[in-house]
Amino acid sequence: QTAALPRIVILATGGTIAGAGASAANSATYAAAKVPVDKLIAGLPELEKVAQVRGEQVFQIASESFTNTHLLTLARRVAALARDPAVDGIVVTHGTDTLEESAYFLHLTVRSAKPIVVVGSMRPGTALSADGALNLLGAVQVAAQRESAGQGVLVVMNDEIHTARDVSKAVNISTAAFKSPWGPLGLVVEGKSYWFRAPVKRHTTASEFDLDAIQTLPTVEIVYGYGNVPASAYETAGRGAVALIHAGTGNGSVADRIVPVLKRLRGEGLHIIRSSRVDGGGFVLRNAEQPDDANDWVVAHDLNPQKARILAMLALSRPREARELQRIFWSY
Ligand SMILES: NC(=O)C[C@H](N)C(=O)O
Repeated sequence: QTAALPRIVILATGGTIAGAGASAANSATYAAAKVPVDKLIAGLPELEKVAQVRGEQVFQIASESFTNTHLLTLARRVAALARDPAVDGIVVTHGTDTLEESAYFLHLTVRSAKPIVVVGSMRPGTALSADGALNLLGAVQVAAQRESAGQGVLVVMNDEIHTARDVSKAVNISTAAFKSPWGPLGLVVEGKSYWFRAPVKRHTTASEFDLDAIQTLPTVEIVYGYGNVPASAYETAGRGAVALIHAGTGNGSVADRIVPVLKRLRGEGLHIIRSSRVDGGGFVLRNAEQPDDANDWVVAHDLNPQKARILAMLALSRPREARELQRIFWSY
């Protein structure tokens, strides 16, 4: 029977799902990225009934320490596994802090219809009511199911199936930590998944981004907007960057005194991308708040600033005009 089960590789990168604390009462105080993937798998015998699972340790880090180099290494490894005819699906274990960034990066770069699921946990495995084991089982269950193919990269947390594009960490002290502003795609309950919707934006097999053509990612910086934000924040962040993400207030609004600064930076060649700091539903409209056509700026639409950075880095891995960059922001 085992021979007929799907072959799933668990690629481990660290995070709290591989964390360990001093006592069972430590749900929030612990060290991330301690437990090797083979030990995680050995501690979860239920996996054997779902898939033929093998583990591979890519990194052992907390996700706040992810760099662009880690993103490229991870994506190249996932892409290589996805091309392997002996692999049916891939699960990536990841810290939750930047999980939404890596998942979106994979969603945009791995040209495969095979199920790819990213998973993390909020409590270390040593804590009471640890959530990692059930999350990992759910992720493998989703990766092992045929319905998950072609849906782009998925994030499974707390029984919910999310698209990598929309999901973000919305709460940092609860196991119900991940939310998508437009809702999850489905649920996984006792091993069975229930789907409600599918992603409509371009991803994976329909992506125009080619990992093989990208050696390094260009610098895209984020500046957080707030009352009294100084012009120097934009000027400093813009130096050496190809684009600046304005994590703006409300509808990506820009303070009067900052507008001429951003216009000047655009004139010097820097792309200005307006996004919103509004959590869980920031939605920036083109030419509302600011005349983006006249300014030659771009809007991030509903992508949060950190996801906008991921898309902008890929889009600007070669030079593009603002109009072309905007097309990409509408499409992905
Ligand atoms: N819950 C977590 O995984 C948080 C941890 N700091 C990480 O992102 O690696």
